[in-house]
Amino acid sequence: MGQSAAVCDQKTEFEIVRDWNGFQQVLLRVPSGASARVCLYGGQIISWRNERGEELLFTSCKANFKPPKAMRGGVSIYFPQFGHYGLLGQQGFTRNKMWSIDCDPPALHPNDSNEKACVDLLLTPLDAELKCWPHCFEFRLRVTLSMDGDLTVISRVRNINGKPFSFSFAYHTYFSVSDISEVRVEGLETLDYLDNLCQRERFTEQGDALTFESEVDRVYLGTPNVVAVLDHEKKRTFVIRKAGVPDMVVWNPWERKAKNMMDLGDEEYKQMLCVDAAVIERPINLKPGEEWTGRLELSAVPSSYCSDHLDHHLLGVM
Ligand SMILES: O=P(O)(O)OC[C@H]1O[C@@H](O)[C@H](O)[C@@H](O)[C@@H]1O
Repeated sequence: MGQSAAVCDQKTEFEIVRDWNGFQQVLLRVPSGASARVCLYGGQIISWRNERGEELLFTSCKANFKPPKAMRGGVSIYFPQFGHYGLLGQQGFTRNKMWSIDCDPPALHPNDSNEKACVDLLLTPLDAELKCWPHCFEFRLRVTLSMDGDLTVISRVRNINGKPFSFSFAYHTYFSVSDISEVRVEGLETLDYLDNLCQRERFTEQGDALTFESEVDRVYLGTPNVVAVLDHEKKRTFVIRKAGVPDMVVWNPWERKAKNMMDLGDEEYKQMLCVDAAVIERPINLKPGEEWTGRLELSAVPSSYCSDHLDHHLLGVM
């Protein structure tokens, strides 16, 4: 797959490719060999590979690329609603929409260096969206792959409406793991969470790091800006750094639910863990003309590296 079609202007470095199903994708590549693919359908990140070509995001072998379904895997954007926490359909509507590429994007930071591959996608509501959510917005999604292979996703939502609106949001992120029973999440200890499996009842996390032996679907509240997903078997740690997205969803459907999901293989729950940086407990309120920014930065590092540096990362603030 992957017929190269175009390269955009000097500010960005990406190719536009098409997959077998006809959707346009943007391929980001850096000289080290790391790469990422972003699909214009849903603004979804469908692949993130390190310099050795290893896939870091999970994609189900039964993933469905046909609208109106979102593809099971990668990183999807949930906006303006998370789950059933609102009046819209599950997870809002942005993951089912066609985004466009901005070929002349503004600099977000004055020190934005050229040493990375980057693309800006844009979404503005059509009449159909305005009927179910009557608020005019511009959503700018910037996906950046740095020279060392780190993936940064910055969402900017601007109110271009005459009235205020509020929304919730999530970066629904499927990490690829060797075996869920070998995985540990660090950084969420002692925090309060809402348990989606118990009518969103509020609990406090006890004990050490999170490990997994059954279905989990929790919204951790007021989480630190750095959280780590350690995969012992792979000797790999995902470091999640974030800003503007205080909550964190941890989800694995486990065996019984996986068997009932058409787009997930019966055993595939073992190879995935969703850890979503999100805004759920306190939705964002935007007045006319205001803009909100939510940032997610993902790194995959050898676990040996982490033993020395992780504590520092976990204490760090972006
Ligand atoms: O099947 P979907 O809509 O992609 O959602 C998958 C899961 O996403 C998680 O973020 C939610 O907490 C779960 O409740 C949900 O089942």
